[in-house]
Amino acid sequence: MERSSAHRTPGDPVAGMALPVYIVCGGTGGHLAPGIATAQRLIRAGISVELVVSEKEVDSRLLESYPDLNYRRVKGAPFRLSPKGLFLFVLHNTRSFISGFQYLRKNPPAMILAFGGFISVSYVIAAWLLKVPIVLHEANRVVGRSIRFLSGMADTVFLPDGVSLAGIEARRIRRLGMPLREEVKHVSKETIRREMDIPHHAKVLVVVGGSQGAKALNDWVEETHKSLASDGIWIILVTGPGKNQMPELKVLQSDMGVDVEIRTFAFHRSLHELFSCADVVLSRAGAGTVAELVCCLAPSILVPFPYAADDHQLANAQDLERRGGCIVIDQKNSSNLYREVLDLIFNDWLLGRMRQNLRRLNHGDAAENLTKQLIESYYPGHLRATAVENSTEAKEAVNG
Ligand SMILES: CC(=O)N[C@H]1[C@@H](OP(=O)(O)OP(=O)(O)OC[C@H]2O[C@@H](n3ccc(=O)[nH]c3=O)[C@H](O)[C@@H]2O)O[C@H](CO)[C@@H](O)[C@@H]1O
Repeated sequence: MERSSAHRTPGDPVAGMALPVYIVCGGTGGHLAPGIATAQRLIRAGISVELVVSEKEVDSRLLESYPDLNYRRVKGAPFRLSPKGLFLFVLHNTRSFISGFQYLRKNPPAMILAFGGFISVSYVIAAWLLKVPIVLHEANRVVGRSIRFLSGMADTVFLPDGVSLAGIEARRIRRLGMPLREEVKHVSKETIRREMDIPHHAKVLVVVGGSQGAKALNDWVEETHKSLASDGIWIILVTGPGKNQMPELKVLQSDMGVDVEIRTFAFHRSLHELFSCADVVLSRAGAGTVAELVCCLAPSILVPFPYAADDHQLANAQDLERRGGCIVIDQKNSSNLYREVLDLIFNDWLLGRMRQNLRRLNHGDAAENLTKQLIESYYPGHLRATAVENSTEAKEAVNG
């Protein structure tokens, strides 16, 4: 990994202590989840980590499952062109820049790793001024504004295969997929359905709108669930915090007189279990969700968020569709959604082909790979040996 000569050797122990890594990753589940994933692996390798997250509810919800992780919250605001939006952007980001600068100067890390989003900006600029090495990670098929803006300050920018970033020397770009949290794994459908008390022969549709929910998908379920239930389709809906309109459990009868359940969650701690139990997932196309669908071998219908910056969700979804892992529907055509769901969920041959394609897309553990590269670059000498050794031992312990 590139490192500017002005930087000190970052992982060198100070008074016998290894410097920590700061991971700036809050604001959405799509930024926070890969931050947690990388933190899990670094901690396992004996390196201390502090996450920098936002004050948003979605960050709190996701972090509830990781009580042992250290994190500090910062206030931030996304860039908006309205006078109020611009005012809040400048106010909050200036404040978090000042507090970030003071904090980084007092507690220097070995390096700072940022996953993009508005809270990255203040901390990365502060790190750059203090000559702290900077590593950026972009998971979407179109590079986000923050990463584009900050990339000139970074030693290394990790991008998905085939995604380009203008104005950056090729030697500073590395290729990597989305780091997934340790527990995010494909679980056998039989096992998970037994645990969730869902009959093994039932057709199950899981609907999820990303970490903050999607009103359009929630409304679609509200309008369509009775027809889907008549067709014998179970629904598990994850609405997003504060967006639940449906009761937690609704039991209806199919046309064949069989009980069919519609289960609703505001937020779910183990989406990988829902993805593993689904016949079809209907979802937005955030980079994290797409990577988790691939990992869980879950065929999906993706309805990209139409207002995502530079239509990056459409690019994420189309990339998976080209590889035969999903079907993409434009939200403008959502009147076709019911028919598309029926056509896919009862087509066992196509579902099988999609699962085969998804299996082929599952290669390597991006979180392990990222951690290995960070350790090699920023924790030299004996510390690197210890870290890699710890990582191997811990992995062996996990794998039994
Ligand atoms: C509206 C918007 O701009 N969304 C962006 C945001 O998506 P968003 O925050 O929705 O993120 P993703 O779809 O990438 O990932 C969601 C993450 O949250 C987790 N999760 C979600 C719901 C839940 O109930 N429980 C839970 O744990 C998922 O397991 C996953 O790890 O960041 C992504 C990654 O940069 C972008 O691609 C998306 O375009």
